[in-house]
Amino acid sequence: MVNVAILGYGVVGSGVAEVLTENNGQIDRKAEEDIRLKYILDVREFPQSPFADKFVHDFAIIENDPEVDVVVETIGGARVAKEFTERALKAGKSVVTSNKELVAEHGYDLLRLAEEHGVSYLFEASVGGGIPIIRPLNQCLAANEIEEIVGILNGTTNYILTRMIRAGLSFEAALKEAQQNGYAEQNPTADIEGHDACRKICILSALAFGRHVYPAQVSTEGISHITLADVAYADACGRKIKLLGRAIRLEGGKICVYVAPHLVDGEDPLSGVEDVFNAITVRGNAVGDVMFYGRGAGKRPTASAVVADVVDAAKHRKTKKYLHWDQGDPELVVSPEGLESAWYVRMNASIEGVRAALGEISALARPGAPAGEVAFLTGPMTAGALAEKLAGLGTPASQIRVLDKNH
Ligand SMILES: NC(=O)C1=CN([C@@H]2O[C@H](COP(=O)(O)OP(=O)(O)OC[C@H]3O[C@@H](n4cnc5c(N)ncnc54)[C@H](OP(=O)(O)O)[C@@H]3O)[C@@H](O)[C@H]2O)C=CC1
Ligand SMILES: N[C@@H](CC=O)C(=O)O
Repeated sequence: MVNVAILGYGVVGSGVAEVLTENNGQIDRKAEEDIRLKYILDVREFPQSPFADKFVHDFAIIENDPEVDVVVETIGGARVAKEFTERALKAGKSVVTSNKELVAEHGYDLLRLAEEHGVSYLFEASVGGGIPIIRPLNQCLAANEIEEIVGILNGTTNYILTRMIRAGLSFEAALKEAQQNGYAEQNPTADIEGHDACRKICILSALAFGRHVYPAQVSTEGISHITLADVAYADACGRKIKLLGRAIRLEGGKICVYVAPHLVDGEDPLSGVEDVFNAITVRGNAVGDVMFYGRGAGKRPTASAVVADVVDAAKHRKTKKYLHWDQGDPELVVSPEGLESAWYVRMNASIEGVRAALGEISALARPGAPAGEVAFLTGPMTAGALAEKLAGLGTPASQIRVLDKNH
């Protein structure tokens, strides 16, 4: 018998309780053990919950119960979640989490702590919600040198962009829907400003390149400045705007890691990823491109990944299952400043002035554009070169990188 305790009965934690209970027979068969939910820790009471008899409010009960083998941490954040995770690992319990903030900030230390105490620290749900990506990257692609990872890593922002494009909703209205669906973080700024995607690309980079990558090392830009005008111009050139996390192995061993909105070509499979779905392309030097796709947020998809880790932790109680990467290196990660690409620009200027400054460009049109507004696609150049060329014309209202996977 394997006893499980869930910390935090919110969107994900309640989904974990549901899936563990509903799919109990299948889960036990896969784990080759009986897996039972013993406790749920939350600050609130849930008298109407079918699991009302399992609630406790003191973590020490779980920590001191030798029958608890696996702790599921779905509280979120990097404070109390960190304390409970450390205490659980030190008490010899495996910990499974969906908390990407904690893994991105403290994954190296927590993985070491888990190893020291002979238990597992697993976090399949921390990237891509229900999409299997951590295990495939760590195991199935283990034979490859990873050359690039690029993906839509945040369900909330992809949902917002899709609703703006498909239904013409304002940014605010689309965000409200995402929150009602349980996709957004407690503070949705983390989604909108790209911090959530940043945490996820940090975790994928650490697994792919073998060293902890801290969010502070990663240039991060969100989507709060994207307008319906940009969406319309992107559409006019057969592209979609997507918030992407990207990690590229450079010659000499450094990695370029960043998060930013991109214009993605209509032919690229990433452009067709809509709603709460996420997709991640990984390029290995042996396998080529591999793509992972599925629901990137939400109660049951995320619970699916958490429960898979519970099964894995249960199966590895004796043999142990360790994920591993080395400590971070301040010199490892470089910004995308040196990365050349085409750019989409919207600004107030004359198209003649733009042509004189930039040479060949593709001018874009949209219905209802105000007088004086121009939008265009440039040839390949760095962000610095673009800023230099546009310096005499004014500041762009919007400037978005065009995705070119061959950079
Ligand atoms: N929602 C999603 O789709 C996904 C979320 N995640 C991650 O999973 C984690 C959980 O997210 P989510 O379920 O959405 O968050 P929620 O806010 O819905 O759930 C967190 C729960 O933990 C409770 N809690 C807060 N502090 C404590 C405490 N000290 N002790 C016990 N319980 C506490 C909260 O109570 P209260 O509400 O009263 O504060 C709430 O019930 C986060 O790290 C998130 O980033 C990952 C993938 C997808
Ligand atoms: N807020 C996150 C939840 C899943 O990680 C998202 O929208 O992707």
